[in-house]
Amino acid sequence: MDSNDVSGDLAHVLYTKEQIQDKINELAARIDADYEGRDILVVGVLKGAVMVMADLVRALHSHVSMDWMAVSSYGSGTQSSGVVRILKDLDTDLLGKHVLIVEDIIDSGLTLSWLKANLMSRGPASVEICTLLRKPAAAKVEIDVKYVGMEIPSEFVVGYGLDFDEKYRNLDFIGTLAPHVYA
Ligand SMILES: O=P(O)(O)OC[C@H]1O[C@H](OP(=O)(O)OP(=O)(O)O)[C@H](O)[C@@H]1O
Ligand code: HPA
Ligand SMILES: [Mg+2]
Repeated sequence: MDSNDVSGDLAHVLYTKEQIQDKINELAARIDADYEGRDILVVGVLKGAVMVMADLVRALHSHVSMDWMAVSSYGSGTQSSGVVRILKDLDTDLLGKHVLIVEDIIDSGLTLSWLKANLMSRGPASVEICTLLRKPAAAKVEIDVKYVGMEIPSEFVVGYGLDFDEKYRNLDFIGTLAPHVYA
């Protein structure tokens, strides 16, 4: 059994490794075109965005610096608590920088709406958001998101950085979790 064989825990595969890579290449091409000639400070939101971040920055041709922030609003459940905590702040001063926040998923939107406002208050030249997945029907707040990979239904998904109780982040595909796993 290889490390990606957790088929008994999954209901179905939403996006394969190849579909994810195609989408990331598309997002990178749009970002390169939009930021032509400008340096980008790419901010990955730990831990979920690690895979998107690693693949996205390698697909970009723009000059990038990378920094990381860790925030948490989920704990070990499948519902956002709505309370965002900073677990690790940025090392970089944002003054005058073009900041691109990279996320794996926007679900209720509570994490990103809080994070965008927080980073905007630090004097950057611009703040945009790139997320691989978004659940439009789950939104509890409006956020302006410039780069969205795929819109998905309001089901709990895992893989490619996304966890349930810290598991399944290492899957190279994205799938839905079988209800028996979290019931
Ligand atoms: O739109 P929302 O409802 O706020 O949910 C999205 C956020 O929740 C997840 O992170 P989590 O807080 O679980 O931490 P993790 O990235 O370490 O898994 C995900 O990576 C996003 O950051
Ligand atoms: O569907 C999800 N899966 C994993 N983590 C999440 N964080 C918000 N939504 C999700
Ligand atoms: Mg999580």
